[in-house]
Amino acid sequence: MTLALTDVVLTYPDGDRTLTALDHVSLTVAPGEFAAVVGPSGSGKSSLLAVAATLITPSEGTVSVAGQDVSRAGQAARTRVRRDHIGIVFQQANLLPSLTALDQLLVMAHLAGESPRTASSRARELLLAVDLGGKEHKRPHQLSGGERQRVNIARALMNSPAVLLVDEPTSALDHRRGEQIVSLLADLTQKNDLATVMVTHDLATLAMVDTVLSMSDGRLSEGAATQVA
Ligand SMILES: Nc1ncnc2c1ncn2[C@@H]1O[C@H](COP(=O)(O)OP(=O)(O)OP(=O)(O)O)[C@@H](O)[C@H]1O
Repeated sequence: MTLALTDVVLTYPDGDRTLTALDHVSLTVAPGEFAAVVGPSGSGKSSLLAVAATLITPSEGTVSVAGQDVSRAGQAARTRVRRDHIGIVFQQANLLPSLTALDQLLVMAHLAGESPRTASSRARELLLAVDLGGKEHKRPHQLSGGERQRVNIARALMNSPAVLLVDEPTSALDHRRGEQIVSLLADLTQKNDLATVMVTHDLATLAMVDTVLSMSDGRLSEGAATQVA
């Protein structure tokens, strides 16, 4: 399994009590599988993504990414696993205002110590894959919201990740552009054999995913929730 969370518990201090954000959560996502997580505000969806991204270490349970158990790994090892195997798409594109679409991707490769020539051809291929051919030299303010989100997705794929974690990719987009982005994610998941987890409030897009999971009070279950905030 490319991504496996087993019996994960995550608590946060809450005054003189503790708040259980993830309550014995287990999740497996196979290569080429597109899973969506829905659930009300505060139910633990972002916490789940943060644990899967190795950004937070859970209090209990194990997290395995691309066959490596990272739950008890130190900071350096977790950073390495994240850099080598995980792509993260945040809700807002967080692009650097002065850089072109191509350079947004090349920065990632530069940080990873990749040669500019290999990186440049890979970045161009990815921009084509997200349908931004011809827009490589546009800066964020010259792109639409949907196009910026496509750059964001292409950037997350620069390290050829095994796991793609996506937080509310459609929240800043209208319905049609939102559907196009989720359809693109489904396509990229298949073509690149990604294990993709997407947190979403957008129930209209669930027809495009393989697995729907619901979070409620820190618990995860299969199937769409009847009520999503
Ligand atoms: N750093 C933190 N410290 C303390 N409590 C936190 C922290 N982060 C989240 N929480 C709490 O953990 C619970 C789960 O939060 P989380 O952000 O994972 O929910 P969510 O489902 O992503 O919500 P939303 O849809 O509003 O983004 C909430 O009760 C929240 O208040």
